[in-house]
This record gives sequence, structure tokens and C-alpha cells, in this order.
Amino acid sequence: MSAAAKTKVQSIVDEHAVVVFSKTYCPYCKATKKTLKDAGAQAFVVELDEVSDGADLQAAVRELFHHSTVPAVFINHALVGGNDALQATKSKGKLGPMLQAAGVAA
Ligand SMILES: N[C@@H](CCC(=O)N[C@@H](CS)C(=O)NCC(=O)O)C(=O)O
Repeated sequence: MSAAAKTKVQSIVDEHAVVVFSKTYCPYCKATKKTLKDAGAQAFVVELDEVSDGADLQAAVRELFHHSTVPAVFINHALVGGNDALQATKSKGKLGPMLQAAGVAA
């Protein structure tokens, strides 16, 4: 994996309040994107199966954040986890406050 991919992933996480590294056909990714949309958050989504450096970016996410599957969800510049972690966060009533703290949902 290239150093450029690591720099790019870190920049994306640093520059956006809500980020999802996703694949278009992944049902967990679809659930994550719907949950965030329904919560009023506009996520910056990288569809790894649609970009030429997708495999490199996924490897960079794995190395930087020790998360190897998609989706990889970041809120307020920190890894939440995959869809299971996002849904658990929502179930505990913590998603709204987390998004509010990130300044992206009412
Ligand atoms: N428990 C995980 C499951 C995620 C998962 O299994 N994602 C699949 C795609 S649907 C995956 O990442 N497969 C390996 C890959 O695409 O590299 C979650 O809730 O996010």
C-alpha cells in the first residue's frame, strides 16, 4: 500500500465530519448510509469499488485504523466502526448526540 493512500485516507477523515468508506453492493454499507441520512447527516462517502485506488485506500484504512471491512464509519474524525457499531450507537441513543457534537445534524 502506498504512502499516498495513507495520506489521502487521513486527509479525508480529517477534513469531513462524517465519512463512510463503502462499497456500492455491500448491504451493510447501504444500511449505514440510510441510517446516517435518516439521522440528518450528510456523509462524505468513498465507494471503494468505484475508484481506481479503492483497494489501496481500503488497505490504508486497515493499517491506520485496524478496521478491515466496509463500511468503515468515521464521525467527528474518529472511527466508530462498521455498520454493527453504528447501529449499536444508534440503539443506545448516542448517534444523535454524536452527530450534533460533530456539527452535522440538528
Ligand atoms: N460486521 C460488519 C460486516 C461488514 C462486512 O462483512 N462487509 C463486507 C462487505 S458486505 C466486507 O467488508 N467484505 C470484505 C471486503 O469487501 O473487503 C459490519 O457490520 O460492518
